[in-house]
This record gives sequence, C-alpha cells and structure tokens, in this order.
Amino acid sequence: MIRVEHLWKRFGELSLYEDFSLDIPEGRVLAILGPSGCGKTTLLNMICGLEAPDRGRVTGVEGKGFSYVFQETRLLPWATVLENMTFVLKGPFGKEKARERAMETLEMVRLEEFAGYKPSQLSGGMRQRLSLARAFAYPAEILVMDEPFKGQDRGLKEELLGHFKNLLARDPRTVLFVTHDPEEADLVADARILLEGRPVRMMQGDGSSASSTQRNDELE
Ligand SMILES: Nc1ncnc2c1ncn2[C@@H]1O[C@H](COP(=O)(O)OP(=O)(O)OP(=O)(O)O)[C@@H](O)[C@H]1O
Repeated sequence: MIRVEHLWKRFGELSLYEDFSLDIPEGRVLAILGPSGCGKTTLLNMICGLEAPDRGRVTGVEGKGFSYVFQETRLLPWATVLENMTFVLKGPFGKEKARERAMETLEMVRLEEFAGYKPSQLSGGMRQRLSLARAFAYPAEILVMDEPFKGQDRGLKEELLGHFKNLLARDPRTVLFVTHDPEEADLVADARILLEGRPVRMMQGDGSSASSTQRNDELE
C-alpha cells in the first residue's frame, strides 16, 4: 500500500494541499481526475519524491523504482528506436538482456520493424507507443502516466489504451494515471479519484466532497 499521509503544500500565497491523505493499493491502476491546475501533477510529484511536501509524508514507495509516460514523449531525438529502449534498460539488465527485452517489448507494440528508425521518422502515435514500451520494459514497481494520451484522436487513443493493457498484463504494476478524460479512466482504471478545490479535496463518485483527512474507503 502506498500511503499519502497528511500532506501540506503551499506555493507562495496558494495553499494547495492541507492535510491531504490517500491510500493507493498496489498492483492496480488508479485514475486521478480533475480540472486543469487543480493539483494533479503536484500530487504525483510528491508521491514520486520529485517535490517535497511542506508537511506530511508518503510511505510505501521507499526503494521502489518509478517509470514515466508523459504527453510529450521525451525520447532521445539522436538515438534510434532500439537505442531509446536500451539506453534505460542497460543499467538494470546488462547489454545483451536489455536488447532482448527491448525487442520483445517493441514487438508487443508492433514497432519491431522500426527499431533502426529515429523518433523524427515515426508518427506521433508510434512515438507514444515507443514511450509506453520503454516505460513498461523498465523494471519499475510504479508507473506514472501524466495525461499520456491528451490531444490524440479517439481511434488512436483506443489503440494506445489497448497496447497499455497488453503491456500491463505482461508486467503488472501500480499505475498512477492522470487524465482529464473520464472515459479513458473507465477503460483502464481499477479505481478513480477526482481532485477539486482550494485546498484540494477528494470528491467521491457521487459528487459529494470528502474531507481530505478522510481516507478513501473506495480504494481499500
Ligand atoms: N513550482 C510551482 N510554483 C508555483 N506554483 C506552482 C508550482 N507548481 C504548481 N503550481 C501551482 O499549483 C497549482 C496546481 O498545479 P498542477 O500542475 O499540480 O495542476 P494540474 O492539475 O496537474 O494541472 P494540469 O491538468 O493543467 O496539468 C496551479 O495553480 C499551479 O500554478
């Protein structure tokens, strides 16, 4: 269980989180929904340790690896598709095994024939497939996805979600999935929370507001 315990976070005059708590069961996909600017990325950053809370703590993440998928794919432009994969896999797997795992994962997203291409030679959807493959090939316990499919048309989004599900079936892990799109959350998430307000409150499925100190029973 990842436990977000009594977090407080302020940016200047803006008191974003005040005594915010959340329990996240492991091995499941949690969708984090909410309007733009409500504090989703800040929450992710505090969970991953990229941003320190003013008070409070996050437990259950110690010693665990994180991998990330963002809307901008953050691929290495000068490297090939295969090198983009092996660059992050060499450390944990060693050179030979990294190549093997990279090719296996590229096959799962049907990019094996493009292993020698540069990212600029791929379509936007192919680049997003590569970014997904890279995140899943990396042996992290927690996968963070911050609006990965934002701006994609419906058909492409469904295709990418299909790849996401296949990759997750091979390499199950805890997924924190930030999205604006409730349909996307329905398609992939085991549980969802909606963040809203100042300071941030967690809204329940029926639209009622829960105290941020109250734990989310729905996810237990
Ligand atoms: N480093 C920072 N300094 C000052 N204010 C910040 C900082 N990071 C975030 N904020 C503010 O905190 C609020 C929440 O930002 P955050 O990026 O967490 O929202 P979000 O829900 O992820 O938004 P979006 O969906 O648009 O990405 C915003 O008002 C933002 O301006």
